[in-house]
Amino acid sequence: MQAQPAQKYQAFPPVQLTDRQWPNAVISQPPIWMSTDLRDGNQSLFEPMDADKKMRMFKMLCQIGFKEIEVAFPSASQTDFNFVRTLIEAQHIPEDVTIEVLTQAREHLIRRTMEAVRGARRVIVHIYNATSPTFREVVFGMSKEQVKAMVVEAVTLVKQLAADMPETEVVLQYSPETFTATELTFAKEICDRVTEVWGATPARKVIINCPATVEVATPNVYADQIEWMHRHLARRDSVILSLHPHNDRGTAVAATELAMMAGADRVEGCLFGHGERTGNVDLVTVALNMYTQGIHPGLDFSDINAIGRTVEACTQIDIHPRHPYAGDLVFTAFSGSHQDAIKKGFAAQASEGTWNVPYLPIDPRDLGRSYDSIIRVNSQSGKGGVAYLLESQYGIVMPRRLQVEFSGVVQQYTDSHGSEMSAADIWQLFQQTYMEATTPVRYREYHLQEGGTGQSIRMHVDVDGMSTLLKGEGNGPIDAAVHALQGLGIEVQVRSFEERSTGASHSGGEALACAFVEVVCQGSVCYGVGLDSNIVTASIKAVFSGINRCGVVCVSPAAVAEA
Ligand SMILES: CC(=O)SCCNC(=O)CCNC(=O)[C@H](O)C(C)(C)COP(=O)(O)OP(=O)(O)OC[C@H]1O[C@@H](n2cnc3c(N)ncnc32)[C@H](O)[C@@H]1OP(=O)(O)O
Ligand SMILES: CC(C)C(=O)C(=O)O
Ligand SMILES: [Mg+2]
Repeated sequence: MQAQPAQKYQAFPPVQLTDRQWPNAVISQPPIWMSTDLRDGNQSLFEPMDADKKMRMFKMLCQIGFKEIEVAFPSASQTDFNFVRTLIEAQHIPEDVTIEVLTQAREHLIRRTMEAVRGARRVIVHIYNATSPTFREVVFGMSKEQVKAMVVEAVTLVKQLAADMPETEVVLQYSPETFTATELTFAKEICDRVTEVWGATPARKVIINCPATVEVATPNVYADQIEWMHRHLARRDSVILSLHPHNDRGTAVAATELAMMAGADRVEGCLFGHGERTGNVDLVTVALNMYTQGIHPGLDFSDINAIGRTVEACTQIDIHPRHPYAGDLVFTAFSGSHQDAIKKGFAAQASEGTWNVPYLPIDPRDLGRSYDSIIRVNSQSGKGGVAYLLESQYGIVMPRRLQVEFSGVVQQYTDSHGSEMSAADIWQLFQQTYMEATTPVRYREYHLQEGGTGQSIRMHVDVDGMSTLLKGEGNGPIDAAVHALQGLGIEVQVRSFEERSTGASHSGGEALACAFVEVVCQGSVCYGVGLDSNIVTASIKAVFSGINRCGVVCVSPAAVAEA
């Protein structure tokens, strides 16, 4: 990099628009959307789409709800020309969809383009020429007047050829390519000439498309440029003012949103930001940003995964896992505090209420995505995420202090293994830790009897592999079991006890009782967990789990006689 970049690069000058209005505007309705996936998106691929892929993409764009679709640059290749002919001749174009075709402002290319669209019900013929000083001087070697004349000739030719095909409604679109680098007064002058020559009226509007062919400044500058055009264009009521932002600075979405606030009526772009270099503006993001503000964009992304897979298949470019709304990881939280907030947010979210779940700007289900992958556990995770997965997948609703205890176990595991843990892995670790805590004292079976003021229990247990019978009495089964354990010299204090049903989610059907017992035993405090179809059995299992986890030492197992 240069030590003094100012010697090589110039800052983009601000637009003189001191009374700009757009900063106070609010986007309150969707623009006219135009997908250029089959043109700008296609011309930038390693391998342009073949006919089958183009058709697949076209059908999907129609399904999403695009009413204007740039389908080809018909004079560029036979594939593109044939594709337009197939769409028209095989009647693939829905009644409410208008196809668009692009051509340079050159006579033979325009003629070929018009030949391609013959017979269509309605078509947008899009002509362009670059208008900025660099292009005028370096690429075309033309004066402003010559560049203007080039467009006037092209518009006149399209008008003439359109008159020869009265069965087709031809809508004119003109793009001063490199608009953002063009003097605004010249851009206006040339666009005004286009609308004049075409004879634009409110009933026969011309689309004036102002591309950020290369994004050269901050998004507010694009908004200023669009507001300037919006306020200065002649015959504004006969113009549809359109945007075509590219993403060279990574701010195409912001530029589009600000320019919509500045008076634009229409937005051109590609799904997931495909297109030349860094891409065109990502229409999915712009539309869904709008949706999260409570405005339906008029485009349907309710199966975003299917749309993503189709785009990947057609373009042969993968969607980045962190791509807004569509990436595989964008509804996933690994980190503990995020997981905790999401878990609490889900619990507080009313099913019909305003969406208000932390870290999730949109309900993934609105895009056909499930909650399954929202919380994923690795070494950055905390108790909230672990608890969420056990609850949502296995119906285990852990008491808070157990969450803390078990998340330490998970943390140790992820730290030593270094990898992510799935819900199934966590469940396995939970079972190993609590349900399989069976040494030194393994519970076998018990018999309870009502008696006197409480209950008496007889428990068959294995102590270090030796079968033993323990007896005890208490004011309930747990109390009786605790007293019975004194026969092994084990003093247990039950600090807390909770029992919950796993609900139908456990093992996909049967609801089980899950008991959580926090025990103090021989100087340790641990949770024990018991799972059983019988609620008493679950709680007794939990007591055994707790004492074993405390690392209990049995003082006199042999002293207890077999019954
Ligand atoms: C910003 C954009 O995305 S614009 C769209 C760009 N897309 C494409 O270019 C894809 C399809 N293009 C093509 O297949 C070809 O470029 C064609 C068929 C259109 C033209 O092919 P060629 O005639 O071989 O020209 P080439 O590809 O070299 O383009 C450069 C020529 O076009 C001229 N040109 C470029 N843009 C325009 C324009 N809008 N109007 C008139 N002439 C133009 C250049 O001045 C240059 O002319 P020169 O050869 O006399 O110096
Ligand atoms: C043809 C024009 C609209 C274009 O693609 C651009 O300027 O980026
Ligand atoms: Mg472009």
